[in-house]
Amino acid sequence: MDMRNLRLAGILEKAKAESPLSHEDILRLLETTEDQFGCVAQAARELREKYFQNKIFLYGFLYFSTFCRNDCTFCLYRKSNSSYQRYRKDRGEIISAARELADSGVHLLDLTMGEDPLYHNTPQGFAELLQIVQEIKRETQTPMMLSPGIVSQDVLLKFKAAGVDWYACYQETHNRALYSRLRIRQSYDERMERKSLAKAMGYLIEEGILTGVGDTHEDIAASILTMENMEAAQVRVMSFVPQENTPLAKWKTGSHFRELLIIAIMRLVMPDRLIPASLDVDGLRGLEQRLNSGANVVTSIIPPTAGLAGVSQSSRDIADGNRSLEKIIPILSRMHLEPATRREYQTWLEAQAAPAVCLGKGAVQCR
Ligand SMILES: C[S@@+](CC[C@H](N)C(=O)[O-])C[C@H]1O[C@@H](n2cnc3c(N)ncnc32)[C@H](O)[C@@H]1O
Ligand SMILES: C[C@H](CCN)[C@@H](N)C(=O)O
Ligand code: SF4
Repeated sequence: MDMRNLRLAGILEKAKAESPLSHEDILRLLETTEDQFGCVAQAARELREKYFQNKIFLYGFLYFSTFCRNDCTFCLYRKSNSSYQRYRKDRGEIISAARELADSGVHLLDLTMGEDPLYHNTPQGFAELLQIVQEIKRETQTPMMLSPGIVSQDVLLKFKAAGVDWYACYQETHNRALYSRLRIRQSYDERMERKSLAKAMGYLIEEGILTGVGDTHEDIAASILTMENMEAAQVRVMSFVPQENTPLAKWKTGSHFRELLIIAIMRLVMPDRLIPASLDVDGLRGLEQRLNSGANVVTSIIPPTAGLAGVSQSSRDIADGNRSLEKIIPILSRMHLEPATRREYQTWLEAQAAPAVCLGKGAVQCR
């Protein structure tokens, strides 16, 4: 076995023994070629099994407003994209889609929006959304994630009190220069601070990065170690998918192998975290390879007839029902995987819940 493979084998043994991987170990793992990937993915699956057995969590995705005040260069829904036909679902549509997803058997409802000025710039905006969240919680008794972009401390406190479990707010990259080319005119520090504030309130945090968007191995290694240190309970990577009528429309992207490799490395570095296999990059046909890489959450499950969009694939596999449990579960079974029970997900959630730090000003609950 040549030196490169010897080094790789050593790192995988270290990961399987759950010894911390160094920055250099992660850089070496990022050099893994497709023909070497089998042993890396195998090690990742072994660690997933150690923490989650063969159980997979399933997340419903409800993108209820595609209006946004921001101009992220990678995003279809950026405010300057006047060619995209935006939508804003009303109370009834949001609640019925949430009910449909919950009835289909998902473990969590991920309520996502652009930074819609109607919500962000008017106090009644979030008050209305809070009532919707409270009704969904009452009706479905399903755990919830909120992906609203940057919201105030007051909004975070109110939604936590309403029973929202997660706050998702992806940094995309922890390289400040690259960040400023992606999330233009958005503060890097504010985005990081809002996540730690939410965590202090007792939210579970999801952190996410993009790959194939100008990131280097150094950038990815830095992000993985940052995600480990910030103790994000869920960590994701998505391949960048260029969008028409955006500044990065003509960006040259490669194969999505790098996403698979990063999923596996995240599992080796953070074996106990939730790691998504998003349907939103390669649709249903990309699910198996992401699960084979060590992911344990299927995300971006969207009901076919609710008129809801995806993010990086705004329409792929939605109307034909491919992003639904009846199509997902046979793939899991083929892989000797199975959906967790709702009780198993709830038990996992409760085992994570950190006590909220008293933030004064009527904090959520100070234990
Ligand atoms: C969840 S959605 C919208 C939520 C909220 N507006 C925000 O920006 O946090 C935003 C995320 O989707 C992902 N995303 C958006 N456009 C994408 C694209 N073209 N390719 C891959 N991922 C994309 C990015 O990681 C981004 O943080
Ligand atoms: C990026 C979205 C999630 C936002 N919290 C969704 N399309 C997904 O892939 O899970
Ligand atoms: S990623 Fe979010 S904040 Fe950025 S343009 Fe898209 S919807 Fe708006």
